[in-house]
Amino acid sequence: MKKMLVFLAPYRTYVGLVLVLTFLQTMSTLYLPQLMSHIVDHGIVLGREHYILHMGLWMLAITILGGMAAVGASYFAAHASSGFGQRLRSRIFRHVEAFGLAEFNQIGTSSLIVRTTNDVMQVQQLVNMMLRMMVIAPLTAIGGIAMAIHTSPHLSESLIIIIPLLGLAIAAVLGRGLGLFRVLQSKVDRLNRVVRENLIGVRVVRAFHRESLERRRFFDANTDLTDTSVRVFQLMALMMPVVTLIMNLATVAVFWWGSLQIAPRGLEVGSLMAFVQYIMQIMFSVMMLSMMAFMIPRGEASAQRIEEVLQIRLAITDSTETPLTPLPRDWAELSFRHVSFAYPGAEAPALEDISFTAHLGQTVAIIGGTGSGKSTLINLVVRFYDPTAGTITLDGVDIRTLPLETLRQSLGLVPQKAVLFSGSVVENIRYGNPEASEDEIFAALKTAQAWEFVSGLEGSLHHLLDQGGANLSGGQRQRLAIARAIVRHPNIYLFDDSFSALDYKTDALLRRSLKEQTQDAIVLLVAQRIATIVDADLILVLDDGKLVGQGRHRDLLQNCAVYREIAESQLSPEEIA
Ligand SMILES: Nc1ncnc2c1ncn2[C@@H]1O[C@H](COP(=O)(O)OP(=O)(O)OP(=O)(O)O)[C@@H](O)[C@H]1O
Repeated sequence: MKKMLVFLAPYRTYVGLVLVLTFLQTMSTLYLPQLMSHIVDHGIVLGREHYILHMGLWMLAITILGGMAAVGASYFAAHASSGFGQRLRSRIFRHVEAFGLAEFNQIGTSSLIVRTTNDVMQVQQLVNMMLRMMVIAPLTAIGGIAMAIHTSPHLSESLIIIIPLLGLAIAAVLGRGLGLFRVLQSKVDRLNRVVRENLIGVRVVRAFHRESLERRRFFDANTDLTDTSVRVFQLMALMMPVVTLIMNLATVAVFWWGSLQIAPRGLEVGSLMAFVQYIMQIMFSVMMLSMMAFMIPRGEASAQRIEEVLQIRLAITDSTETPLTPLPRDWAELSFRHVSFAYPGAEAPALEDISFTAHLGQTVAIIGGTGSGKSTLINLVVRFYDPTAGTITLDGVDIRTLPLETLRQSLGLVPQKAVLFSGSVVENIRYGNPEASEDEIFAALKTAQAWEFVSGLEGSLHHLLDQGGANLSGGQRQRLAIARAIVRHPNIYLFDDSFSALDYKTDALLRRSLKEQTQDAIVLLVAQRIATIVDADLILVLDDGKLVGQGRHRDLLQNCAVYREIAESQLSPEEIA
């Protein structure tokens, strides 16, 4: 939590104002009982009307000033804590933006959302409360004790019993609650995860008619969260009556004991009334301190969860060795040299000792059974992960030494599952290249075999897509994702099984027009269909993470058993022969 206070630094003027105004507010609160006791003892008892009026006006002025200070302090505290929250959220967002896939897997998307929103809110509330109470509570407690002793040293002895009693009662309640806060936040995570999965997987839920299962999952997570919240609030609710009871008992006891002192010790009525008010103020401040003790662990639990995110060291770090310049168009080759990779925590490597070289203008196809490591190979080129052994080079330069921006600007990735954003078709294509002209977009759509359907959409290029492109077919989404990569004019095209949603005819047309566009680039193409890759310049055959064959279609049919098996399952004997 302490580390996070740096986010409050830009608001130090506001924080200073809060402290000063809160100090003034507390002083006015401490001063009022004194004035009241003067009114009673020197005004009411002696019947001095003028004095009562004079002191009454003085009390009114102090009250108004104290009130204004309180309003001002709340205003500046709200400003400072909201700004703190905004900066903290931005910091998390920027940090998470740099995450590789390994880091996302570590925390989980749902939990990241809760930590960026709900947890930040908890810490923000704590900061707001601390700014106000941090001054009021100790100052009122210490000032109240001093004023109580000043008013009646003898009666003040009662504080020796009252304060520890109150402290013990509060500690007993709090002791039970502290562990619950972290649990509470993890329950919020769980609910968020269930809702998210249900919404994202809505088609599967409906198609498999699993609404009742999802309802039950939601119900369980919701009830679980409610139960924990109820336990937390029960504890908080218990604290108020306990404290109020002790405060009332203490007031009655002080009045009783004080009234016995009036005659023998000459205690004045006004002083007794002032003393009781100080006792109340002291007890209120103890209550505030205990509220802080209650809120701090809750905020601390959230702060720790945020810290966990901020502490994550990125497995992929950006290189500062090379200047940030685009890759030259005439670069020549992409090489894998003895590359191996294992996912964090996985026992077996997903890729083992992969070596190959792709030259400019070549299409390199990657084929293999499910789980053989095809997508992993693509992920390594993008640097979503770094190899655990070996190197990937561009013209002999290790890609880890290139700035990420240089590397990624030179790539055009079409992922296995097309991801589109809400917005128009043209906005989605420009995501690949914000500078692209309408002509370039048009050309990219034509190459991606997407123009035909886009021109038929209402508003054509400016047709609005639903979130995730939900109002398009899988093949249409895939073609827009391909156009988005093409408009980037990348040095390396990465098609991760991107043609699987296309029919054979579109697949063939797309590859033909793409071939013309990619003479000055390298195309890495993951495919399931032999027909998609027969013309590739180099085919890599993966089996269980190992490169079991590389060459052209004809050679592999002769030399690679795994490739031949795949080919035989898809092609007729005549096609193979
Ligand atoms: N994030 C991950 N964490 C741990 N293991 C993973 C992760 N992603 C993939 N794997 C494992 O790595 C291996 C290779 O996966 P990869 O996705 O590269 O296969 P693939 O050949 O692309 O499969 P498919 O054709 O089904 O898409 C698999 O055994 C898979 O279980």
